Amino acid sequence: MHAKLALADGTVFTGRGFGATGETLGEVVFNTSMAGYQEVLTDPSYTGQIVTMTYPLIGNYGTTADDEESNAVRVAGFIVRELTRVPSNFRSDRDLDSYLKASNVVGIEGIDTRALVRRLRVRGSMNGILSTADLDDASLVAKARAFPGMEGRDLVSEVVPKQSFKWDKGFGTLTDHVLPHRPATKKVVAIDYGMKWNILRCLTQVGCDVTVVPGTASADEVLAHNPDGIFLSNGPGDPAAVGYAIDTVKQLIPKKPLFGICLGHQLLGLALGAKTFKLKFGHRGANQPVRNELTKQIEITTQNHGFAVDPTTLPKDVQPTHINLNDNTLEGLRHTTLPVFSVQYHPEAAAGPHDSSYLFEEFRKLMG
Ligand SMILES: NC(=O)CC[C@H](N)C(=O)O
Repeated sequence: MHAKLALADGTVFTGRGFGATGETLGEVVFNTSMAGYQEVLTDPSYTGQIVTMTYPLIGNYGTTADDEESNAVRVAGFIVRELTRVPSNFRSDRDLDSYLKASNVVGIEGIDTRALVRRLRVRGSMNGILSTADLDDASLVAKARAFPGMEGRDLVSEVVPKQSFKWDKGFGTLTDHVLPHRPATKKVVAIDYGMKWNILRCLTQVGCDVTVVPGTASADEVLAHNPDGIFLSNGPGDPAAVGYAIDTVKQLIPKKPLFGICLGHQLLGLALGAKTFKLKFGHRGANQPVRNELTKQIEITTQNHGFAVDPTTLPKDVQPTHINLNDNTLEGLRHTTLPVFSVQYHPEAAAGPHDSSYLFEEFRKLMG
């Protein structure tokens, strides 16, 4: 079955459809991970985005319920150079094609993903449309141009859980060595803006008794749980568009130890008075080098973000702690007098290296 990908700049790629049929719009972004496609597909931070993998062969180890990072496939569409139709892996319970069909997500294979990624790198992330229905180039390009894009859109409210819940699962046998397994002695409220589940596994593993609350919760609702610390999760869209969350974080900052990841880091930055901006093509992959400015050690990190906190706008009592070595953008901050810190990258990996898992232990220590 023919499928087409059209970009807002007028470029059209023709390939073969897989997964669901139909038409889907989104911001087209690329991910440089060699593995971890199922974690990418189910990461709620990709809401509203069509993701292309730079690695040329995708699907070879299938999919498994154990590798879900949320309860649904979240990407708007999926692009690969070559799809493996017959996976080989003892953990796999479904091939990628059937997995995307069951999730009603459109995929395209057989296009020149190198040409696509070079275009996105030169011109920046662009809106696009992926279709197996309408195959008329001019009509597709017009639809891509009419799509509103990411800036100014609150996508968090589309992915927050409907109600609070308890989480109590740590690591499985495959990852148990990554962090020490400690008894649950610290009460943590995790504010869910579209959280990856491996963050919850990491918090639980290091001894947090975790209650998850929706990202729309008020400061009073969070504090009513009387937590020892508060975690701010990752999530989709433009951080500056989520005013209600920034207000809540502002109220929480003076009250409790806080740890933020990705969108949580951006919301913390905004609540502290800094500004965010959109990166040209973002950081998405499992090989992003970051320098810890406190220890001068280099961490290879997993990342997925299109926005960043502008370090020149940080107030005096906020210190940059981590820097991305590819483009020198800010990857972490901490308050100099309050127990508050955050990172732009993903210390929970899923998938990716475990260099930064120490941050979960630091959060536990910060809670006393
Ligand atoms: N993974 C995330 O939390 C992403 C944060 C934000 N949506 C961005 O793209 O920058």
